[in-house]
Amino acid sequence: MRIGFIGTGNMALAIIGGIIKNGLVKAGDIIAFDKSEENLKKAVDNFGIVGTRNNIETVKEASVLFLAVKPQFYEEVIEEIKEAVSDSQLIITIAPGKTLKWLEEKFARELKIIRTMPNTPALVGAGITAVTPNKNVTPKDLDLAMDIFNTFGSGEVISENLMDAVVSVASSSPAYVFMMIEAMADAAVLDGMPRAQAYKFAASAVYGSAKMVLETGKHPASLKDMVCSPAGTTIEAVKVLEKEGFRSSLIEAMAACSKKAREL
Ligand SMILES: NC(=O)C1=CN([C@@H]2O[C@H](COP(=O)(O)OP(=O)(O)OC[C@H]3O[C@@H](n4cnc5c(N)ncnc54)[C@H](O)[C@@H]3O)[C@@H](O)[C@H]2O)C=CC1
Ligand SMILES: O=C(O)[C@@H]1CCC=N1
Repeated sequence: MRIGFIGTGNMALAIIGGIIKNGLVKAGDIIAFDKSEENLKKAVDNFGIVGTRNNIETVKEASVLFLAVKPQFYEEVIEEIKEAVSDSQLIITIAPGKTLKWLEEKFARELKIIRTMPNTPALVGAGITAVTPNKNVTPKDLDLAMDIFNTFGSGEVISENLMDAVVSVASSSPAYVFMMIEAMADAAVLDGMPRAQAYKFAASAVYGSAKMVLETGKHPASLKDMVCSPAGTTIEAVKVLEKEGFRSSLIEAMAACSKKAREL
């Protein structure tokens, strides 16, 4: 299996890093082209993958092809590669807003297309990828694709109409979580903690809390209640967070995010 990438920006690098770390394919079996020489060089130098001279060369040599450009460039890239792709190839898309119907219309051919939505924690093997195959993808193709997604976290097949929700809850959300970690660390620094130690404590608390949700199966509210001692410290913080609109800010932000995904 040779895995090709059109575009080696942030998301492609996170996926490539995850795949190589897991060892599913060797770095030499990952091929890519990026129209930015600098970005392609970064991918080749950092991961030892093979850079090609153009997108067509990548398409011709890959059995699985990731379209890893911004949604705004999808149309231009599809126009460029549509004659070169083959019907035995698996085409994997990672752009918000680009529906299977839109993709099939642009390729104007019967092809195997898998629409996905990954996230950057893929880089450390902790990604989650939402997956919707089109009708030409066989169960065997889907198994192969899931093996790839599972190398950098976990893959989950979902109904296509939930893709915009996935963008906001899993693909964009690392940004809000990083902002929260940064703010938590700032507060610890305010209380006198050295900066590096503050990031370690804040990130570890977020990591451990996420693990508790995933592993205990308990309702998040019940886990929150376990932390709030009567007349204790936590409930003082919860009172302020409620007053400042912590939860409604998140809900409003995520609604704006999925609205934007629908518009792309
Ligand atoms: N960054 C993230 O956290 C996530 C990104 N995505 C999606 O992944 C895709 C890529 O996003 P990023 O990696 O963040 O963007 P990016 O801007 O970091 O990377 C895109 C790369 O595509 C290259 N490119 C543009 N036109 C090209 C062409 N015609 N041929 C070859 N290369 C070309 C650019 O030079 C750039 O290196 C987007 O569709 C984005 O919505 C999805 C989930 C998460
Ligand atoms: O911000 C973006 O548009 C991309 C899609 C999901 C995460 N990053």
